[in-house]
Amino acid sequence: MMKLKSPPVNSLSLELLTEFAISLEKLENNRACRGVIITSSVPKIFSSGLDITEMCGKSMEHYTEFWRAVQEIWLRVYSSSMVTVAAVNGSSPAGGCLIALSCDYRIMAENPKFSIGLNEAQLGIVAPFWFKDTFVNVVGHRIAERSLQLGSLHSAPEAHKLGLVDELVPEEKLMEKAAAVMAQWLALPDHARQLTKTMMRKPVVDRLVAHREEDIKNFVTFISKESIQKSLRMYMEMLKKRKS
Ligand SMILES: CC/C=C\C/C=C\CCC/C=C/CC(=O)SCCNC(=O)CCNC(=O)[C@H](O)C(C)(C)COP(=O)(O)OP(=O)(O)OC[C@H]1O[C@@H](n2cnc3c(N)ncnc32)[C@H](O)[C@@H]1OP(=O)(O)O
Repeated sequence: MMKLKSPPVNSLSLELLTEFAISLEKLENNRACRGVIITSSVPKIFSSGLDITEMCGKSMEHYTEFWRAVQEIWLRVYSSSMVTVAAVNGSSPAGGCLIALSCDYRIMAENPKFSIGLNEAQLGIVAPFWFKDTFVNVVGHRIAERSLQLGSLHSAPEAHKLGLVDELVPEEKLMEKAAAVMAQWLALPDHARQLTKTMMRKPVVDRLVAHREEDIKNFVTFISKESIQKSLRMYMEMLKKRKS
């Protein structure tokens, strides 16, 4: 099991992304480990997505390093040879949702206060093509398009209805259910499951691998624009105001 632990809200900072990638690599290289459940140890939050402070007021070099780390974590989770189950035990906007979408199966706590989705448009930013492709592969083109254009965050019941999560279970049963799903997936021979997974996911993975440097350049150019920086600053202020 891998538990995201970066209070208060599991924002995906460069440090957390780097630790996450190293832990995944260790598991991937351990032949005895055939599956991983990804969850959070922060109450009510799976992950608040990318750490917005990493994308605000920093240097081009920093944005480059940060975006490479974001790409890396997606590549590792999405193309993992292990069975990956997301036990979504709290809200999961944007980058948090991407991690869940990149797993093989998603189980969410059935709490209507928890929400999940790719809400980038609400921040005035655009989800890159590989976020979009991952989303389309889970929910289909029409639902993904509407949800992305509106930057929707869906309540747990709504997310289940849309197919964004596979199952809802009472909060106290989440880990038990995740373990049962893992056992079901691990009952199959690894090689057949792994080859099938690669067949389904390879085109999307290959697309980013082929355009990785271009994608970093696009990100750095986009995020450095003063209009985008202003949107992000306003969004952070809104988060702080909402609190007080
Ligand atoms: C042409 C295009 C080309 C290229 C484009 C390329 C790329 C652009 C796309 C980049 C992709 C970005 C994906 C992302 O992940 S962006 C992040 C989106 N995340 C969010 O919108 C979530 C925001 N947070 C919340 O909604 C709430 O915090 C949450 C529901 C998670 C928890 O609520 P709660 O009430 O429990 O806590 P808060 O009081 O709101 O938060 C506590 C403190 O944490 C700070 N915070 C929250 N989220 C983040 C974050 N994502 N990053 C950094 N900091 C965050 C919040 O401000 C509070 O701080 P303090 O006030 O305590 O200082």
